[in-house]
Formats: sequence, structure tokens, C-alpha cells
Amino acid sequence: MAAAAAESEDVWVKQDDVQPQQVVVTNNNLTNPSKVFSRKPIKSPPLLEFEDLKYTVPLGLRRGSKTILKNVSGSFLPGSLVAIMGPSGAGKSSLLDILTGYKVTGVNGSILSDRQPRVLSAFRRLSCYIQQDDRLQPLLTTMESMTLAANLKLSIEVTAKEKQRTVNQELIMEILETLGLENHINTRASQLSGGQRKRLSIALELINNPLIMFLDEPTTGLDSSSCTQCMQLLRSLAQQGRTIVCTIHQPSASLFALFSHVYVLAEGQCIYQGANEKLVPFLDTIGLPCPAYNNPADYVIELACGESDEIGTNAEVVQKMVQGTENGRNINWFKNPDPLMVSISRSNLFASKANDDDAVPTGFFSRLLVQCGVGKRVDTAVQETSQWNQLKVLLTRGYIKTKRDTTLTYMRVLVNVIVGIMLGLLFWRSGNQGSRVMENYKLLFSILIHLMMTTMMLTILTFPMEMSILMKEHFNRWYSLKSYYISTMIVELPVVTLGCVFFTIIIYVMSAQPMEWDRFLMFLLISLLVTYVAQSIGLLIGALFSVTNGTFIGPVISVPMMMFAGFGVTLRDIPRYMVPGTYLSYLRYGLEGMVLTIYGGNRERLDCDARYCHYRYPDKLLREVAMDESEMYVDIIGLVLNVVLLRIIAYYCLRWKIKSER
Ligand SMILES: Nc1ncnc2c1ncn2[C@@H]1O[C@H](COP(=O)(O)OP(=O)(O)OP(=O)(O)O)[C@@H](O)[C@H]1O
Repeated sequence: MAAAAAESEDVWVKQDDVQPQQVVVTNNNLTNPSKVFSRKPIKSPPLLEFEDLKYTVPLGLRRGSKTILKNVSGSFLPGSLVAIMGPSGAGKSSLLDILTGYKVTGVNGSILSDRQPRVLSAFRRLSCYIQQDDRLQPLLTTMESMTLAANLKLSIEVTAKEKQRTVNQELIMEILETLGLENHINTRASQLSGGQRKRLSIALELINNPLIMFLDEPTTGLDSSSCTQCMQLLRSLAQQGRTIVCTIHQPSASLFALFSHVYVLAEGQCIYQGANEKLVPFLDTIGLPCPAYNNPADYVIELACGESDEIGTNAEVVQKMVQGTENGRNINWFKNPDPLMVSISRSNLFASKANDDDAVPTGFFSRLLVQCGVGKRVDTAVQETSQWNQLKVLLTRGYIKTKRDTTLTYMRVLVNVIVGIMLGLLFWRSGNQGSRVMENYKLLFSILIHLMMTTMMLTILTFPMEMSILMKEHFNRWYSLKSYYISTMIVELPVVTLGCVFFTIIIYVMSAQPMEWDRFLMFLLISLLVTYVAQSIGLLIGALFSVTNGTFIGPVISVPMMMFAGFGVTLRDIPRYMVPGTYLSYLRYGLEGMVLTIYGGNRERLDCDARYCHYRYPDKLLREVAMDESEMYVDIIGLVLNVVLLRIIAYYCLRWKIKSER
């Protein structure tokens, strides 16, 4: 009994919440209407049309390009639940990416919103895109994710009272109840089931009540009951007046019946567009009748895949269907094609190409400039709340994540403490002995390598994992890239600093470096600056490369940095033509700064516990490693410049990466 009760608690559809105006699903035996979201769309969504859409992707150097969508056309009426169907590789996700505006490069053709050229920035305000993989913050609970999303997505025009309402969680609770997540408000996203994660993704986007929702394969990975519940919810949202467009592989007969509009793709061409109940008559008309008792959705996919040999080759069948539906132009199979009857002026279509802010300049350099944000802006969509609010919310989110992330926080500090103790034991009291100066010099280099590698590698490993979430949230206008980047830097700062401070104190004391405050503070400053430079390099690599490539590139670029640091070969002995390289190595500034801190500044002669101590007078070491004429301020400036420049470059690379993905 208890198990049954627990199970029923988890059931999304709540029978006692059934209201008279709720969706009654026709054409099937589903009688489980879901709880209806009370917030109706504020206005009718626009009629969405596309004409002659062609999508080409480059395949690489000398490999030409591939055309994924071949001049497809189509129309999605306001308030319809549209299924974009087709076999794997047909181009469904590509079409969705283009319609949402997520992909703009390599796209030709026209997209119209209410018969006018679509202005992407305005369109994005009306729509949201829920991608196939659930891009959720794993460490945040359902309620935290919802609250933070509400604080980012609800417009600044929302009155204080309304905002208060959000804070009071009425809206959030309503959405969660509608989606059957009310019993999981304190569960972290990483612990939710696949279906619950999918529903949370929908819940997050429902917060600002979008007019058009695009969903890529919302039923993938769900069992049949969760699929039905998910589709019923989408249908009820569509019946309230929203346009819901989703891709789906091969729906069951009952799911197929839920859609009001079906768009079938095969090999990048449209093989059917119209009402679901008109698919069978359409197939009859073109001489490919659907056998009795067959699910038309299964049959049309079979035709698209060429599994029915008796009726012709796959190419012939597909061509027959493409001709029958005029590659998506034929509107005869719509249930109500009236809104599409008004003819559209060709100049409108022309204007849509010329004026649409999707357009990306064609020249390589202009495109690069635009993608880096220097040239004409590709994307003028703005976020709902101020930069300051975005920063505040992202900092709160970062704080929660840092508190809960054992790898990023506790392990980072622990590793610094452990390595500090190990190095301290290895170089025990080497700092004040004239006989162990070279040993101490090696310790300084080891400190640099530790600070560089631990910080850089951890950032390279963790930053790319955030990329997919960043792409989704940024595209859905939660926050600007600037706010995200600044918040990431601020959130990382205390942990990185803390780890470095612990490490420096331990190693400084254990290795008996000079116990003078000014030397210690300068040593700490240089250690911190080296850590921040390493983190900036980690950000730069993490922004540009995947984890796999980053873990290769990180150490590879560190080798020349070490070479030019002046450790193995002193700065004086480095060949003249290679000297400029030393100015590019931040480790050079780090090593020089540390050596000057420990042995410069007229340090008195060192203790000597042997018969002869070659470096008893610290100046001797400075002369030998060619640092006797070096100035500390140059090293500090060099390191600060590295931090600032690398962070700016990393920001623009991140910006470029995001735009180039589109
Ligand atoms: N950037 C790209 N470079 C090369 N090929 C690509 C690229 N993007 C998509 N494709 C190819 O285009 C075709 C269509 O891809 P798309 O993801 O749109 O198909 P789909 O119908 O959504 O497939 P699935 O249902 O399996 O997700 C596939 O063959 C895919 O390999």
C-alpha cells in the first residue's frame, strides 16, 4: 500500500485537480487530463512560416560541404502542437535549430513571423528552446533552479508586488504542480530521474510564459507513460494558445493522435505537412496507401527509410512524397489553411533575407569580427533583467555550487595543503641555509609548477562542462555573457585564493624562508598572481577546447613557458633570438619575482652549516642566475598584464566560440 501511495505521489497527473476547461484528448483512449497551467499566454503567438530553407555545413578542408536541408518550406499555425518527424539523420534537429535561431550560419531561405520578416531578437523574446540533453545545474535543487531562473527571467517591468509573488513561490509552485514536480522541490537535479529532469527543463522555461516553445526530442529516454504525460502537458499548453514545436522520432499511435500538425522530413526534404488525420488520405492520393491497422506514423517513417521494397526504391518513394507535398509548400492537407490563404508578397520574402538580423556577413574577417563581438552585432536580443541583477543571481548560484562542489572547493584546498606539506618535508628548512641555496632555488620552481598545473588543469577540466548549460541559458536570454563571465571569475576567486594562501603559508614556514613580513607578503602576492594567470590560461583553453583536447593542450603550452622561465638555462645563456620568448612566459616573471623576494632586497648573509657555502651571500646567486639587475616591479607588472590580457582574450574567445557554434 505504502509503495503504491508513494508511486502515486510521483504520478504527474493529479486526478483531483481536473478542471472543466481541461484538455480532453480525442482520437485515443487517454482519459487522464493533466493539471492545467493557469497562466494563459498574454497574446496569440505569431504564424511561423519558412520558405526554401537550405542548410549547408562545411565538412572540412577539401572535403566540400553537406546540404542538410534542401529548400524545405512549411507553416506552423498559432496554437498548434507540431511534430517534426523523420528517421534519424533526416534533419529534424537542424530544422529546429534554424527555426529557433540557434543556428544562423550556413542558412539560406526566409523565415517569416506573422507574414513579416522575422526579427530574431524580437522572436527570441517570444520563444524558448529546450534542447534534447537536459542542461541543468546538477548541484541545485528543483526549487533553487526555479527560483534562480525566475529571478533571471522575469522582466524588470514586473512590479515589486508581482516579484514578491514569485519570491513567495506561488508561480513556481504552480508550475511545479502542473509538471508533477511538487514532491521533488528539494531534490538536486543530478538525483532526478530522466523524465523529471525533462519536466524541470520545461518548468524552467515556462516561468516567463513563452508564446512559442521548441523542444528537441522531449520524449527521448522516457517510458511510454512518461511520454504520454509529457505530450499531454505540451498539448494542454498548446490548447491554451501557445505554439509548441517538437521533434520526435517515431511516435506511437496514441502520441501521434495528440499532435495537431505533423511535419515529416526525409533526407532533408519535406515528405508530408498537414494535419495528423490527413496523413492517411495523403498517402492514398500519392499511391502509397497505409495498410489497414498500421500506425500511419510508423508507416510514413518506413517509407522514408525505404523499408517497403515492393513500392519502389527509397529514392523514388521519397521523391513521390516530396512532389506530393511540394517540399512543404502544399497546404491542402492542413485542417484549417485559411490563415495561409492570403497571398504573401514576394518582396516580403526578399526583405526577410535582407533585413533579418540572423544574417551573418559573408567575408571571413567580417564574420570573425562579428563573432568576437567587434563588428555588426549578430544578436541583438537582450535579457529580461539588468546586468546587475544577473550578476547578483549568478553569484548566488555560484556560491551554492561552490559550497556543494567537493571537487572544485574542498579537494582544491586539500590538494594545496597536502602538496604544501609534502614539499615542505622534502625541502625542510632549506630557505636559510647557504649550503642549500640551489635546492631552495629548485623549490621555488617547484612551487611555480604546482601553482600553475593544479589551477590550470582544474579549470580546463571543469569549465567546458559548464559550456552546454551556458549555451542553453544564454540563448534563452537568461543572462548576458558578460554577467556570466564576471560572475565565474568572482566565484572562483575565493577558493583559488584560499588554496594558494594555505599552500604558501605552509611551504614558506616549513622551508624556513626569511621571516620578514614584507618578503612574505611579496612572496604571497607573486604566488597569487601566478595562480591567477594559470587560471586565466585554463579559462582560455576551457573556452576554446573540449576537456580531451584541453588536457593535451594545457601541458603542451606549459612546456615552452617552463623553458623560457630561466630555470634550466639561465636568462643570460638563452640564445639571443629566443630572448623575446622569455617575455611571453609568465613563469619567468614568477620565478624572477620569487628569487628577488627571497634573495634580493639586500638580504643578509645566510647561515652556513658546512665548511664552505658557495652562496652564503645571496647576491652571488642573483648574479649567477642573471637576476642581479632585474627589478621586482617589472615582474609584478608582467604578471598583472598577463592576468588582465589573458582574461580579456578568454572572454572574446568564449564569445567567439558561442557565436561560432551558431
Ligand atoms: N555540423 C555538421 N557537420 C556535418 N554533418 C552534420 C552537422 N550537423 C548535422 N549533420 C548531419 O546532418 C544530418 C541531419 O542531422 P540532424 O541532427 O538534424 O538529424 P536528426 O533528424 O535530428 O537526427 P536524430 O533524430 O538522429 O537526432 C545528419 O546526417 C548529421 O550527421
